[in-house]
This record gives sequence, C-alpha cells and structure tokens, in this order.
Amino acid sequence: MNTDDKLKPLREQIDAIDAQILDLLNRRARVAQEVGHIKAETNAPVFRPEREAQVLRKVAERNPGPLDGGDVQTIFREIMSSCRALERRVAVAYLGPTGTFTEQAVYQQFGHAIEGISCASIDEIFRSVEAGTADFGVVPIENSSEGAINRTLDLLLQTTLSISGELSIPVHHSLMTKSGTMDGVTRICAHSQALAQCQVWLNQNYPNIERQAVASNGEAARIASEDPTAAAIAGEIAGQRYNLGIVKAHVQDDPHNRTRFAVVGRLQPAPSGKDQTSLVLAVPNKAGAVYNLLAPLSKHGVSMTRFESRPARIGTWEYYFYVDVEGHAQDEKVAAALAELKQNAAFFKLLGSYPFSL
Ligand SMILES: O=C(O)C(=O)C[C@]1(C(=O)O)C=C[C@@H](O)C=C1
Repeated sequence: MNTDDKLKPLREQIDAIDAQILDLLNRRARVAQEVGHIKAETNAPVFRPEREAQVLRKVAERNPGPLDGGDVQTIFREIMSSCRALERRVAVAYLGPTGTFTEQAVYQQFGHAIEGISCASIDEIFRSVEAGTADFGVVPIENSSEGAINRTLDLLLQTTLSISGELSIPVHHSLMTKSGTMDGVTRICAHSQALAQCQVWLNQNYPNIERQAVASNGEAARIASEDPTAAAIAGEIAGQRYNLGIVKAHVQDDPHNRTRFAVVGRLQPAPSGKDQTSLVLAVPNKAGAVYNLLAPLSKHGVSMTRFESRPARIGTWEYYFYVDVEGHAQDEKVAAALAELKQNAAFFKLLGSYPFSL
C-alpha cells in the first residue's frame, strides 16, 4: 500500500469527525444567539469576561489530551469569540497601526471575531472608549524589562473607565528592513520602549546608527516598508504585515521579555472564582504611612501581587501607589480590607476587579 492508500481511511475518519464538530459548533452558536436575545431584552453586556474565564479554565481542567491545554484554550477562545460576535461584535481600541503587540494582546483576550479600532496613542485608546466609539481598550501597563508604562498609569488615575481584564504576552523583537539587510540603513526606528528593551544589543551591533523613537513598533515597520534607509525593531507579525525581511530575530536583551496589558471599559465583571483587584492609593508624606496604609491587607489575609509607585507630579515628594491584590472587591475579606484601606488613605481609587489572567 502506498502512503495515500494508508492515509485514506484515516482522512475519512477525520472528515466524519469534522462534520460532527461543525454540527456541535453550530448548536453551540444557536444557544449563544438565544443568550444574545435575552441580553438584548435587558440591555445586558455581551462580553462577560468572568464567564469566558470560567469556560476556559474548565476546558483546560477537563482536557484529557493529547491536545495541549493552552492550545485547547486558544481554540475555545475563538469559538466563544465567534459565538459572541453573533450576539454583537465588540469594538476594541488598541495601539496601532496593525501588527503591534497590543493588537496581538487584543486577539489573545477577545479572539479574532471583533472589530479592531487602531489608535495612534494610549491617550486616544482611553478617549475612544470613554466616548463610546469602542467598547473596550487594550493598553500596555508594564514590561518585564522596562517596568511600568507611565502614561497608562497616569491615565488610569484620571479615567472614568475600569479595568475589566489583564493578560501578558511574550514580546520578541526583530530587526527588519525592506531588503532584509542593513545595506544603506541610516536610522533604526521603534517605540521608545522597544529601543530601551534592545539597547544592549544595539550598542554592541549598531552603535553608530541613529535610533529614532516613533509612536509604535507597527509605525516603525510601516516607515521601514516605505523607506529603504530605515530599519524597524518590531514583532515579526508587524514585519509580515509590511512585507519586511528579517535582518536579525530576537534582538531584545531579555529573552523572557513580556508585556502586561490591561483591558479598560465601562464593564465591571462579576466574580469568576479566581480574580484580581487593582487600586490606586496615596498617603500623607509621613514616617510609617505606607506601612500603616497596607496593614489592612495582611489583617484580612489578602495577598498583594503588585506594588508600583508613581510621583504625584504636584511638586512635592508625594506618590501614588498602584496596588494589585488577589480576589474580587465583592469577596468578603477583600471588601473588608478595601473599606479599611479607604479610611486610612488620603486618596483611594478602585480601578476594577477582573478574572486572573490565564
Ligand atoms: O454566557 C454568555 O453570557 C454568553 O454570551 C455566551 C458566551 C460563550 O460563547 O460561551 C459568549 C460571550 C460571553 O462573553 C460569554 C460566553
């Protein structure tokens, strides 16, 4: 028997299974449509991150293999994304142009059945959600090599929006040009964060080529696609979008470089069973103030997962503290700790409670 003869019965099995999967997918989609009708009657939100997190956790727990648990979650995320789009296609604002890591983060959180709205800056993302042009925005909040994205932290302080989710993705940068070589290149363009994440490598390899900070890595890729004297540092997806050749892949100084993103919107997700709460606090500038401020967390057995300070920029040495804690603001012990924190703080803002990222 030749190879094709051996494959034929197996491919017939796959065809039969695919027909069953297709039938089941459409049965699921019809149920989601019914859910959509009920939500439309009551004006309830279409995107329910706590429910999606529960579905994804359940499939990973139940998955008997041989498919990888993470791969199964990716498949189900897309199934839910398509089902959700039958109810209504949510509009998500992100830092454009296409091909940025923020766009990748959007798909990781919402799947591909969305309307992506490309914005020129982090400010514009917040504005478009606040104005209702987009339902949600995805903004970078922290990079593992470079630390906090300060503009996002500042905007979170002012916005009327809440954080309704978070996720982190690996960030691998490549040096790319139109020709795939560095011949004739006089400048290397990238977002300032990406230039900083690759500075050791750039100092070693191209110390004499000018570096130019641009609005985003996607924008850098677009520039390089039009100008043969410009190279871009960006993700490979951006390079593919703009037809660039790779001069060198993985040029970031830290091979484990990751960026964390926050999803912002008007939605306040219900508890999912495994959640996180983000808040901003400030205290009067006196000895022991920060220590006393945080005491209610340990008193009520609430774990702090992140603590970041940012100058208040009012000319004095005062700081805002960005704090993440485990649990949902509606959980009894978190609620008790937050009530006490609020009493002790000179400033208190609850940014949101949302499912712990998968
Ligand atoms: O359970 C819901 O509320 C649904 O709308 C269904 C569904 C799904 O496909 O499972 C789709 C969208 C929501 O974000 C959550 C889940």
